[in-house]
Amino acid sequence: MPAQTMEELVSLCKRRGFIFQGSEIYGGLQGFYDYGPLGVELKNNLKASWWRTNVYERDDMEGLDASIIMHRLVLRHSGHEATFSDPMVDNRASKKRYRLDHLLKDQQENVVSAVAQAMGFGNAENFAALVAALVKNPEQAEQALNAAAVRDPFSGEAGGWTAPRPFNMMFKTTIGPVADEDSYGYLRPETAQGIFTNFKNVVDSTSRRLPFGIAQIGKAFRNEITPRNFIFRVRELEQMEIEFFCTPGTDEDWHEHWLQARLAWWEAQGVPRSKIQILDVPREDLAHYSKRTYDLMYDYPTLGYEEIEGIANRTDFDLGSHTRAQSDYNLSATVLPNEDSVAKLVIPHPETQKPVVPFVIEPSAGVDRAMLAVLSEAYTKETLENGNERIVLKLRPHLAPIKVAVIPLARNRPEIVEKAKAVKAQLQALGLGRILFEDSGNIGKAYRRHDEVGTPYCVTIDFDTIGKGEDASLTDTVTVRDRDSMEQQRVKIGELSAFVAARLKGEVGELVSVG
Ligand SMILES: Nc1ncnc2c1ncn2[C@@H]1O[C@H](COP(=O)(O)OP(=O)(O)OP(=O)(O)O)[C@@H](O)[C@H]1O
Repeated sequence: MPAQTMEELVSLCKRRGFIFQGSEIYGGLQGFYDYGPLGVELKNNLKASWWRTNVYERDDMEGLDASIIMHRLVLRHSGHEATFSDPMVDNRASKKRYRLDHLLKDQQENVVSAVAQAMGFGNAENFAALVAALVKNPEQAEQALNAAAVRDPFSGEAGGWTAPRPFNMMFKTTIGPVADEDSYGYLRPETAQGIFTNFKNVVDSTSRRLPFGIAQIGKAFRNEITPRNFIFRVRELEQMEIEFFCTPGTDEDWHEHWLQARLAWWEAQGVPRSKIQILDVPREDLAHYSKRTYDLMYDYPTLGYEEIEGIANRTDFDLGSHTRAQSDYNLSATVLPNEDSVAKLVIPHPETQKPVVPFVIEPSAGVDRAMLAVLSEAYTKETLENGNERIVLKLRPHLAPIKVAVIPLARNRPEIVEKAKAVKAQLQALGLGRILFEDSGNIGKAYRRHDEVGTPYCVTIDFDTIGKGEDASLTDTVTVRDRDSMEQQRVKIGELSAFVAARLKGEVGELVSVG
């Protein structure tokens, strides 16, 4: 069974070195997290799996790694300067600041209904429209929030609300030694913009024709008003994004294609289809660039269904916004005039060969939210036959931070230690990920630790291995313990690499089943 609460995951992540609070020794920095020794391995494995599936295993994709700090004109023409904001409201008494929609979601139903009625809505069924109305009419909204006795989640007191106002979530930074009006840039709020601004570079350097996509994994920054729920909502996040460029008119089919492709990928990471709901985002909730968006909603422990990935049809909005000579291309999206760009972001139409601004389908997944889902699905609490409880992380082998732990049974026996080191080196040479030489002592404790961090196999080198046991036929064999079944089996060292490789690659064995 997967994790039941977020606390279980937070506690495991800290205890075993997956995730730590950022800047912890100075009191921590809200919305920032550091990935520890095991977290970085799991994260790298997850990103590698995404890259493998979306770049290497397809014939219509290229990769990119664009810079994080971007020219302010990029974020101006993308629409982010004007619209990348969340509604914010302050409480005068507690001096706390909230994202308006989060604040309302934390209220009793009758309080939200009272707000809705004060704003002229019959009920609060259309939540997004209600939030939009509150932002649009700040004075009326202030009265409504106070009259409906909306409570401050921090103090528990009703009232004290200011009028809501939009808060732009982009981080600004100065560039170069002179901090004047013009020398600032933005930390990108999504990796996507680096793909759009490099569209021409990629087309020119690869000779790609439609349809094709560009994939990118990287950090993005959002000054979230209320970062919360561990790594679910952070201010420094990582995204795995694809911008898939296609001929106008084929966009809806490609949208469906990517929806199915992405669901299959999640399943292969151990996040079953049954735990994901597809939200066809209502029109009034769509981002400024989107014609249609499917949000994949995963059933997180404690939180319930929340977005893990968005798959948006961004039409020709982005390339159309960033291109020079906009009026030449019969754009379908409404874009602001662009006198700044020096590039025509067009490609020959596959049939007419005339230059066209392609449509874009964007599957955009958060690495941090993916980590949380994968950890949650793998987390398993079992009661053993002897009544003891064990926690085991049933990660798919390709995601496991440590693939095999090689354990010398006696730390003070040089022959055993040497043999264990040789076996470690032999397995490491397979190139399948981290193989750990584990000589921390007690074998029972080592098994328990490796169960908890999801190590698929523990290999033990003992007296029999070095020919000093009771059974001479066991010389040059080791014990291999399977994480999920806890069964142990003797394997010849000469056959160990093939044995382990077949299982880690999922060709043999049970470890691919999860939860
Ligand atoms: N603050 C954040 N912390 C962690 N991951 C995030 C955050 N914001 C976005 N993501 C991830 O990036 C993906 C694509 O970003 P997108 O702009 O679609 O998110 P969003 O709709 O703003 O998310 P939300 O509605 O939860 O704020 C999301 O599906 C999510 O996985």
